[in-house]
Amino acid sequence: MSTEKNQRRLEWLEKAGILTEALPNMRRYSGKSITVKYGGHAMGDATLAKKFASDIVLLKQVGINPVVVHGGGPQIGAMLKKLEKESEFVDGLRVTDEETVAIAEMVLSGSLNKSIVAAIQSAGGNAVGLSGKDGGLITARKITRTKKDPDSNIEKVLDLGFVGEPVAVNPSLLVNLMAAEFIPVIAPIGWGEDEHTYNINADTAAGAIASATNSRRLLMLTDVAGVLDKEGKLIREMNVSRARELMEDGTLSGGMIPKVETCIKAIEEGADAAVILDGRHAHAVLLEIFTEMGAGTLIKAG
Ligand SMILES: Nc1ncnc2c1ncn2[C@@H]1O[C@H](COP(=O)(O)OP(=O)(O)O)[C@@H](O)[C@H]1O
Ligand SMILES: CC(=O)N[C@@H](CCC(=O)OP(=O)(O)O)C(=O)O
Repeated sequence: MSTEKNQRRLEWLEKAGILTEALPNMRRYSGKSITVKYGGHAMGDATLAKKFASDIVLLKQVGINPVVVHGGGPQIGAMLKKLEKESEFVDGLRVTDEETVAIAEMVLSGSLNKSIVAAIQSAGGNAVGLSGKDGGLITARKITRTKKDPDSNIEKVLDLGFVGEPVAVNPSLLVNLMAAEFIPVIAPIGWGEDEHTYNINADTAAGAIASATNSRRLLMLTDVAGVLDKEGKLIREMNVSRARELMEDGTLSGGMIPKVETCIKAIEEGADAAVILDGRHAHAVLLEIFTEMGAGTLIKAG
């Protein structure tokens, strides 16, 4: 056989190998929902955004029901900067006053949500953009945080303003949309019983949506390799107790805290696994669902 033919044969075999690996996972997740959290940092690159949209469409085409929950922290930050407004973070959560919540809602459920919807439409899918306010999807309530004052050692309650957490998710709208072959794209904005709009961390919103839709998997796309240990080395896999240790010993900080907290909760509520995924890799979602070549940190029960 010529070298060229031999080379082609090897390529076919490799492709067939990938397909054989993918088929059992297609069967395993067929008819099930998978929640994908698309982080604001991961959205930055236009080529990757197109690949993300085509991955989501492909999941739908093979009979899986993807639900996209998106962030937009950097995009809210850019808008606040334009308006010369500062914002402060506590444990990865943006302290949100009345004006900031209006800006967050405008950015998240406005142009950002529609740009993801449009990308999915262009990739051949049928997407519907929603915020937690639509169809009573996410009812939120105000949260507070406590911090120990280093001088007095006394716990102080910090008011984060209109930062909310989901208290109830009504999945009926999502169930109907998925049954009608739509792909829901959700902005992390909630409505409170106190009739206030709440800014919800997108990781937390994704976790609540994942459990309300009985998602088999929760994928969190971000712009780092995954969870890094104290030496900065990627942790490829860990169980819930190790994840808790890393949170307690300070290895995790900032935006990684709500991410890992959400993964732990999703697993405790029945998901097979949750993954913090490197969204800088092309087709990160497909590779994670269908092959053994996932890029990131897999968190499992235990
Ligand atoms: N141990 C850790 N491993 C990886 N990232 C970490 C860790 N601790 C803190 N981080 C921070 O968490 C960030 C990811 O969270 P975030 O900025 O909220 O991303 P996203 O916009 O994708 O939700 C990383 O960019 C990194 O700065
Ligand atoms: C309360 C809170 O922090 N809300 C977030 C909502 C967006 C978000 O979480 O976006 P990423 O996933 O891109 O970080 C914020 O205002 O930035």
